[in-house]
Amino acid sequence: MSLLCALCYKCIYKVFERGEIKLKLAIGSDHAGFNLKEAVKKHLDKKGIEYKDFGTYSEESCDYPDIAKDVALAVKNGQYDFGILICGTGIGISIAANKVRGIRAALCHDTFSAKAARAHNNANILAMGARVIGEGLACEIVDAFLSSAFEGGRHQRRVDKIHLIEDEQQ
Ligand SMILES: O=C(CO)[C@H](O)[C@H](O)COP(=O)(O)O
Repeated sequence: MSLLCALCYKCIYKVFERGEIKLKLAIGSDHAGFNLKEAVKKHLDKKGIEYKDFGTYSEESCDYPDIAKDVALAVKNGQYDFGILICGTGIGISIAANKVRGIRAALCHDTFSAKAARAHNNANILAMGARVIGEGLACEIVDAFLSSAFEGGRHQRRVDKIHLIEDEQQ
């Protein structure tokens, strides 16, 4: 693969589709996101994408920060390439995940934002709201997120500045 192709998300996606890149995902939800998580898991199964489900495992009420923390730490520690987090709105679970240093969780309810979250923000977690979007769109958003690559350049400088804010809080 040429350097140019290495930076091009379309080429990355072709390689990924051919099975030459094996992604490992960490996925989690609260009770409100449980059913959408199950649908996203089925979608990932069809695509042969490996994941670990960090729960929750039923529609019984639970607290989204607990799941967000587990998934965010697993991604931050490098055990997984990306995370997918789902709650009712996607808001609480993304706020909680973003408290973990090094995590850039992006709440996306359209494919344009999902692509930009990777290309511009180098997001490492995709958050969605199960009470906001349906299964079909959610799966399209997952595909858009996973098939897009960080563009670096001016965006790297800005991402670095995000993490400087974290350092300044020490
Ligand atoms: O979207 C969420 C957080 O942002 C939660 O899923 C939502 O607040 C859960 O609400 P409830 O306990 O009433 O089911």
